[in-house]
Amino acid sequence: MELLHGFDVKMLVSTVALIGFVGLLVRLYRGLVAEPKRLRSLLAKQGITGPPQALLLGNISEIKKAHGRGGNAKAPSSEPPTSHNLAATIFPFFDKWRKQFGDVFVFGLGTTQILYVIKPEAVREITTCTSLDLGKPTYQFKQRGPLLGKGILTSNGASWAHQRKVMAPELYMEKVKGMINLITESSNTLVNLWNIKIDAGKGVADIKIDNDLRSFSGDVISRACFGSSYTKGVQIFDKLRQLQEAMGRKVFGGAVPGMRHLPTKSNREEWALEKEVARLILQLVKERQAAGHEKDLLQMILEGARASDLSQDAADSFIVDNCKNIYLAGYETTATSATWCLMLLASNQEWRERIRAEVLQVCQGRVPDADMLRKMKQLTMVIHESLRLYPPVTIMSREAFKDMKFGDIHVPKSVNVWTSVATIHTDPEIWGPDAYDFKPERFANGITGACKLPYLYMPFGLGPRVCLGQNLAMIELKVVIALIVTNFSFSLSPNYSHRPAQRLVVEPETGVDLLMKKL
Ligand code: HEM
Repeated sequence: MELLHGFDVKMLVSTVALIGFVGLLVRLYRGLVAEPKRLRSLLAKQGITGPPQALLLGNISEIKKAHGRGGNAKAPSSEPPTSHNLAATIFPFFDKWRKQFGDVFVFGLGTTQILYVIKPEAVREITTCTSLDLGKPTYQFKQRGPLLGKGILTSNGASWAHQRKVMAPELYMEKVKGMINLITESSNTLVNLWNIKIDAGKGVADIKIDNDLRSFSGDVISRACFGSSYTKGVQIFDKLRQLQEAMGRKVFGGAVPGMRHLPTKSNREEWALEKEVARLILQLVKERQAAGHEKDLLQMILEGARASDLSQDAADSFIVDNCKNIYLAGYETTATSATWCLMLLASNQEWRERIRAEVLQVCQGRVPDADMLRKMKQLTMVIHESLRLYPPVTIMSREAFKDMKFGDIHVPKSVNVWTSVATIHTDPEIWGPDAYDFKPERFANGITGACKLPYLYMPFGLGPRVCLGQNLAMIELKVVIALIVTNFSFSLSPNYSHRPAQRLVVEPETGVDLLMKKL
């Protein structure tokens, strides 16, 4: 009886395992073969084709071949940084496929079918579409779960609308104007740091600026987000940066079904960091609740969580995920934008001098305020041009949650739509034959004067999901660049190697090195 019992249990376990295994095979077949085939045939009926869907990893191998290990550029670009075709450097496969299949084509990324769209009218319809049936791709949440959670960047529908409503008022221009002092303080910390480096170098220093600008941007976002608790914020963001780096090492890895659940070394590292970040944020919230009321972004998020009738666990996730999202949305983007802008200025003496003269004339030795920043027209033109040539967010992506139609394109449910901002920002048809050149003068009459179709300038996105922090970002960039050009003379160091690389945002792969002197 004992034996028979043991035999039954064994049989049962093997049967369950077999059923599970067959179920997994069926799911894999559906996700990787049957569903892509169905979607592709629907698209093919409209004349939309693309590179073939490989059986297992879609076109990841093609993408990796072009980008080297981890999705990064392999060799320094032979183009000068001030006349550069970014899209061709970071997305050579898109250029190749575009030539082969036209302005609308389909390709596979793991289990997801992606519709690449570069046709201006369709791009406009997609980016400005207000239907909640079009939203952020769900695979992004799966891929970047530990980093993003279900915060504003990845959520959709009513949950996204609630989060946006909660956070938007704290980032309106009127609120951001009140942050100029804290931004100036963070910029001065950076200026002091570089002064020390220059003194140590006896009057000239070769500085890799990337990490210093990250510290600046992290400092600003910590103060804006966490107010008086900002030193703790810095600690939290430090851990998040580690998490981001751990995840950045496997940009396309998350597209492989099931991989993120396996207890691999890198997954375990991610899980530990994710837990630690959540613990630190919730500890800070507890201290905040004990200490009383403050007016900052964290307070808005806390009130948003309280007002939404969530369970304790859901409210905790709401708080943790949105703090992480604000950090992710606002930290790296602003730091790399400042880095690229300084790289371009270091390569262009004329514009360096023009904006230095403008800042000196407008500020007259005073600390910049909102009115002065508004008057810095040339500086604004330089920042616009820098964001055109090196937009940190290079792909705008959406998912259709039901069958949808944009112009003459029918997008079947579950297909993702991608627009390459990097390609659109330098299309000679839109910007003219000098599209790849650094020419801030094109923005002399604003964005509408700079190109044929102004809605195609979208470093901050467009439509209902447009960047919430664009006012803050523009003010940060203006203040920090104004202070740098008026405190230092600088040029590109011979150590600089021009290697734009696609990570979470487009970064200079080996950093930007500047030769700096005090003025
Ligand atoms: C130069 C710096 C920045 C750039 C280039 C940038 C760019 C973008 C882009 C392209 C999007 C996505 C738009 C879309 O998918 O349609 C976005 C979304 C967002 N950004 Fe920024 N961003 C910057 C700085 C910031 C800062 C400083 C903050 C906040 C403190 C911020 C907060 C957000 C948020 C919350 C979203 C999500 C909006 C939503 O989904 O409703 N960003 N940003």
